[in-house]
Amino acid sequence: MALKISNLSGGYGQTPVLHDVDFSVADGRVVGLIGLNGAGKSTTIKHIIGLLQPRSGKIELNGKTLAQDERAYRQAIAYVPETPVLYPDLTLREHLELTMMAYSLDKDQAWATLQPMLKKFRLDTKLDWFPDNFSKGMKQKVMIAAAFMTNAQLYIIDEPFTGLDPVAVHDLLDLVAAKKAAGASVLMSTHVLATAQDNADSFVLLKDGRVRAEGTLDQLRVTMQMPAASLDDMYMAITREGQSE
Ligand SMILES: Nc1ncnc2c1ncn2[C@@H]1O[C@H](COP(=O)(O)OP(=O)(O)OP(=O)(O)O)[C@@H](O)[C@H]1O
Repeated sequence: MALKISNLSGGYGQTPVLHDVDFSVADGRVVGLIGLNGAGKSTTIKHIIGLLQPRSGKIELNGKTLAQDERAYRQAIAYVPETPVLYPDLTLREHLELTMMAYSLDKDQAWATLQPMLKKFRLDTKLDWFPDNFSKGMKQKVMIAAAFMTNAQLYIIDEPFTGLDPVAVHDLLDLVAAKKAAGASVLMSTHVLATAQDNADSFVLLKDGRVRAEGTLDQLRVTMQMPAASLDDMYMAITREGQSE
């Protein structure tokens, strides 16, 4: 089991946002983290990558918490944030080399892994450019290339599909499929439900900081008592729960 979240409650300062969140992402599985704006997806991710501390509950990667082995925990996760984080004074090459150092990668091997990705993303001729000046989609591609050149065991992608052109979405999904085939696990938070339905093995539906439903599409259909429903149908049904007519 790559990632296991047990009874996680947490949030910011004194404000609890997540309540008893419980789910896991097994090796070789792609899990979609789904929920309305403010449901707690990014907060869950911030807890997993160690930016926030659990108020209670536990997050384990390969059976170990961040506190038990911080370096191994951090190197086992590659994260693509919703908003690209780039240093204004570093070139693309320097950004990539920084990631290589952070993940203790062999430089030659890492550059060999990167070449086809950079070519696909049309970044191969821009190594000496400053990505802080790139367009939003190009910045996202830099973050994706940096994450996917690592040998992480868990890839976390926060809202990957909104700023990318359709070709780049395809390329990203190919990268996800390749990592999955190699046995890594992927957690992606997204509002693009049709793409999630087609590309994730299972789903965690968050509502108001709690897991409202979890499982494969078929399992969700049983839980929700909505045979043949799409992910979109079930999402809308969950959204309407508790609302007055
Ligand atoms: N830095 C912060 N300090 C305090 N509260 C925050 C902070 N960031 C988010 N929140 C609150 O936590 C709750 C969950 O927000 P979160 O960003 O996790 O939602 P989300 O599901 O990722 O939403 P979106 O789809 O809009 O990205 C919201 O009520 C939000 O206002």
